[in-house]
Amino acid sequence: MPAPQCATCHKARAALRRPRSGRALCGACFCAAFEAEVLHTVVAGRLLPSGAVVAVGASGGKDSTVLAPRLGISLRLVAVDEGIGGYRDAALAAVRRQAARWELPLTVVAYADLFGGWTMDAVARSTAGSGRSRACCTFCGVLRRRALEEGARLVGATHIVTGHNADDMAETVLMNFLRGDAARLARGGGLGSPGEGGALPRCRPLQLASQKEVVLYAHFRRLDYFSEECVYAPEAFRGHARHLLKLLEAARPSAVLDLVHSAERLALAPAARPPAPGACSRCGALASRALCQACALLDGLNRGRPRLAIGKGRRGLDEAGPPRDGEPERAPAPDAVPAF
Ligand SMILES: Nc1ncnc2c1ncn2[C@@H]1O[C@H](COP(=O)(O)OP(=O)(O)OP(=O)(O)O)[C@@H](O)[C@H]1O
Repeated sequence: MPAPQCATCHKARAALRRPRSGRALCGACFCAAFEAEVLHTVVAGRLLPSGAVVAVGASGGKDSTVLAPRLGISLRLVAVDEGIGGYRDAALAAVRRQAARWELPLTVVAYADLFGGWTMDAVARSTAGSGRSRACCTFCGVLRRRALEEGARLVGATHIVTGHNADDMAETVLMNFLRGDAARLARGGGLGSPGEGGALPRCRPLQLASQKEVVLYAHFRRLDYFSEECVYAPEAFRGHARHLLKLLEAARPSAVLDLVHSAERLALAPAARPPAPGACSRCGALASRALCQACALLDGLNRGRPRLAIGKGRRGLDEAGPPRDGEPERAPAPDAVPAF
């Protein structure tokens, strides 16, 4: 059977059916609609004021690749080199190609330089003894967030933008539900964070775009991106949430966006609200304990006791807990599981 006509231009043959709306569109009309929707998210959500200097977290992956050239404002690419052998070097090569193609300035910041020589491979070796290789993602999420902030400041950015898409966000919501983390669920639904405690404001313009559509868009625009999974990802709890989400989505196609929106609508009972954050005694970042998440993790590593900060025998950080880049900063409360 021939493909139907595009429901927008009524000229070309449809090349895809949009997963959410079911509309059959040609590649050009789909790309135009996708771009308009992302722009609408930015404008309607007032995510980026005019005059903003924006640091885009550039991982080389599909989301940040789709995002970067679409924003049309003063952009700087900031890539974080976590020091993951066999993974990040190839991703950074993709980021360098993108920067050259779009003629955007690129700054690479490395964990090793920022965190006293610690790379993720070294962290993995240090935490392996604990028998919890899943802890890698805890460290990486917290440190990457800090590194992106440092990189953004280095390039004079006023705002940070990351490429988290709707699937990323729904996975996080699901993980928070699975952990019963009401506090993080209640604070995590917005499209960004305003930059509490002196941190730069962050936002996620692709938060309402499904992963499928991001991939389709990258395909039709022939974008060059890096698509391999991090070598430490197979151990991560996020993988279970992703699997569960796929099952849910098969039964209910709106499951991803429903979860994203559910996080926006949750209200937190006063008794469940986290304590007001203070400042980290070491670096001044937002913290509910004496040390912020990043300083606490580095402290544990430097003392040869990485599990101190991820909490054996008490509820500290767990691998699914810390915010990924672009997610709102949550001050780590004592004995609380940071999430979202
Ligand atoms: N190494 C990095 N350097 C800079 N930004 C990063 C890095 N890793 C992740 N980010 C930011 O966080 C977002 C979500 O991270 P995630 O781990 O899902 O990335 P990814 O799967 O490697 O790539 P993408 O999300 O771009 O497809 C990215 O879109 C990017 O904006």
